[in-house]
Amino acid sequence: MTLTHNLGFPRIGQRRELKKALESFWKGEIDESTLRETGRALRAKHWQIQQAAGLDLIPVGDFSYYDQMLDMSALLGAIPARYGFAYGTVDFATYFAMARGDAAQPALEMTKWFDTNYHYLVPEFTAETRFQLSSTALFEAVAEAQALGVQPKPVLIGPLTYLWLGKERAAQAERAENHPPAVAGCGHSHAAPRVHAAGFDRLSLLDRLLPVYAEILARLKAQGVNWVQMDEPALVLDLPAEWLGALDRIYAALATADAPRILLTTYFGSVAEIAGQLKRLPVAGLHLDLVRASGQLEAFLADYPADKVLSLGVVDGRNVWRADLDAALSTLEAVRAVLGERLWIAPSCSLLHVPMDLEEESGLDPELKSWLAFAVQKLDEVKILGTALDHGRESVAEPLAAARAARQGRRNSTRIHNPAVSARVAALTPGDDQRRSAFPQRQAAQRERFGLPLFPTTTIGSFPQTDAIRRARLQFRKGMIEAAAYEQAMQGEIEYAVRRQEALGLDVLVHGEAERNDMVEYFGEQLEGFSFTRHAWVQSYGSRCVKPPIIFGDVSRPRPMTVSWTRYAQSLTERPMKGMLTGPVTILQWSFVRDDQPRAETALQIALAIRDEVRDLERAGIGIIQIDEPAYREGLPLRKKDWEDYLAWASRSFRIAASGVDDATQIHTHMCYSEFNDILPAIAAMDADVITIETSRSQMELLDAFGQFDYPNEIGPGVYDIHSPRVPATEEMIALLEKASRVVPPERLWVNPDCGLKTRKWEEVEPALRNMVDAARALRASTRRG
Ligand SMILES: Nc1nc2c(c(=O)[nH]1)N[C@@H](CNc1ccc(C(=O)N[C@@H](CCC(=O)N[C@@H](CCC(=O)N[C@@H](CCC(=O)O)C(=O)O)C(=O)O)C(=O)O)cc1)CN2
Ligand code: MET
Ligand SMILES: [Zn+2]
Repeated sequence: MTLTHNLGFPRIGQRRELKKALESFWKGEIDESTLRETGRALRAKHWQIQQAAGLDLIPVGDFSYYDQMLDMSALLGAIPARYGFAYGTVDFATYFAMARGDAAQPALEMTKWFDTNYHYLVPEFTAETRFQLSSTALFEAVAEAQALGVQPKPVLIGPLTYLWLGKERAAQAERAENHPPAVAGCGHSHAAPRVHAAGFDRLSLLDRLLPVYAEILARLKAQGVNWVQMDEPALVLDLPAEWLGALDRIYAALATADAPRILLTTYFGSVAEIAGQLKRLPVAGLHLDLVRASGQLEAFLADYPADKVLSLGVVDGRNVWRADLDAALSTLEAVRAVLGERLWIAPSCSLLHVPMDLEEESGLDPELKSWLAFAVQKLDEVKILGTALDHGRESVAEPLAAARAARQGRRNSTRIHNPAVSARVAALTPGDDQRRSAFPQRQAAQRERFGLPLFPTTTIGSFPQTDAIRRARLQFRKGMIEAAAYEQAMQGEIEYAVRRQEALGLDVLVHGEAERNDMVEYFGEQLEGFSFTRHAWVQSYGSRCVKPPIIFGDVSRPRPMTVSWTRYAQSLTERPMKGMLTGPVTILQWSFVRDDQPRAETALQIALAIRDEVRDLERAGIGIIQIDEPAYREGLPLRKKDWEDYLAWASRSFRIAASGVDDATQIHTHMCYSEFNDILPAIAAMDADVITIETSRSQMELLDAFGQFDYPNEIGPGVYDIHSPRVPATEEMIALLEKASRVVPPERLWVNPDCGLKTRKWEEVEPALRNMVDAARALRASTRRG
């Protein structure tokens, strides 16, 4: 029998039950045991779904109250000293303080999980970090599953990936946060080959880390666990040689008689280059992502060791299209002939990144629906493939035929092709992605037009999405209020935001995005070629979810999308009103994208739609237009060799969206979650007049790179961390701006928060922005132009 299994299941709940329970718990509306009960019920339900699908091994430990990396930090006891945890087990107070910050401490840093829109909490290490088993959640989940008759396969993030995704921090810096300096001497490890700014290399922590992993494995074995899934997605990255070298040491230490059998799981890319090394590891099996990297199979099939299983991920865990089962079977049958029952079948990666169940989408167009598979449907696909291998294709002739018909229907559907769109893309000329003049001329024209002060202040776009706003939208969607009433309510919100900004003394205003459910979904709903769902939520971080639109066909813009709201907002004020759009790369990256044409082609189509919107805004008298590209960095391929190609089409798409305007129209862009020190030339190549970036959490670290590279255009380094409820003091922001002024000439600096304010409350936003405006004024007073 061919073993079928799953790598991870969505945990937020079909109706976002976990989100709702978490947010109620944080507000003090429910107690800890009620939250835990919600978690337990969701785990049980999700295991039963997977068991009912007929899978042999079911992941356990993929559930999390916030994030799986944070869970690993709790399990391993990697709790930074500033959270005041000593020993024992990590309680909810400590766990959520690390996740979200509390009165005493800021949260751990949060960043993107590989090239996904999921965010993880970055493990933080000092030279003194010690590990110790500090959570029993995983063992309890295993017992829970066993009690329900489920064959659990616990999921752990492997030591290499866990350390790689973490960050060194100087012990002094950590202490300075809130604790008096410790008297202890400097315990830096100089054994590490690479010494970091923090004075040590986190790889040097491996010797302290491995015994805790071994202890976890031994405990699982004692519980009767046969297989453990060790996720090592970091192996698909460009890893330094000493990190790759550590792999042998890690698995020699862990794959012992005291541990369950280890399935070493890779996903999101190819590990063909290290196939030899992986095959020699003492683990009991390997998992490969054949959706992202089908070519890597060959490197493994040659001399695949007799003592290992090979799990092949042939069902796409990152996208929502129904699988090509015929093609998958052809691959699998060939491997089966070589490996026999050592071949396992699974989705390519955890299903965390797709919505839960397509059956819930009753409103979706039936034709489009027939092309799709969400997590529950993907499990069925895995099982059908397993059955076909064991009992022949005839045994599943019906589902195979249905899948074939759906794919053929999709390929031939007239709805996906729009000749006008392809013609327009084909007709693009080299000049279409260039502004009329170079930046210095534009800058002069814009200064003349807007006459802004030095250190102009602005915000990134959204203001708080209050309950009243969400309620009005829900009522409108349910037909409880008319379009006119909804419009009036949103205009009221826009007016409120404008008046508040005027009172605060901001220089460039925004309308506040009250009318948008999400910065990508909102545009998807208005563009042709996109479809959107009702319940297809995907976790973005913690309790926050998104409903990515589905791009199924050629993209075009039937009518203006933002012009009337923006014109209304501008009519309320004499100050410049910034038009607010989402850029082509971000719309692409945060949607489920068609897989029947290159991403670059789809990006160009979106770029043309946004270009039309930009021009319409300009025609409506909007002089400053921001085109957000927060996913620009996230879209960067995982391997360096693929960067150039991506950056060329991504920056061209942005320029096509932005370049249809006059010199005196000022184009802004915004990026957050951005470690882009290494792609600054490509950022400069976007040629935005102004870029706002996230810098406050890293204390302007990123800005140094902009200074060194001599970034030519204007920059707004974020001076206020909007992910925290904390209100930053004026002096703090002055200090950040002074630091910024030392690397970027003051006449090129803007003053703004790190990102939009939609997740905050007005009570937090108002004082923070007041302090920000005061900081800008103080800087103006102490700086002379030129
Ligand atoms: N797509 C995307 N990715 C992104 C970001 C982003 O803004 N968008 N920002 C960065 C951080 N990620 C974030 C992701 C989500 C949210 C966020 O606030 N999401 C909201 C949902 C937003 C939304 O779609 N809201 C809808 C639906 C609101 C809703 O929940 N309605 C209920 C009805 C009300 C009820 O019954 O309680 C329902 O439909 O069930 C609306 O406003 O209309 C949430 O989880 O709470 C914030 C940041 C990176 N990635
Ligand atoms: N304009 C958007 C906002 O302010 C940009 C967010 S970037 C994740 O919310
Ligand atoms: Zn942002």
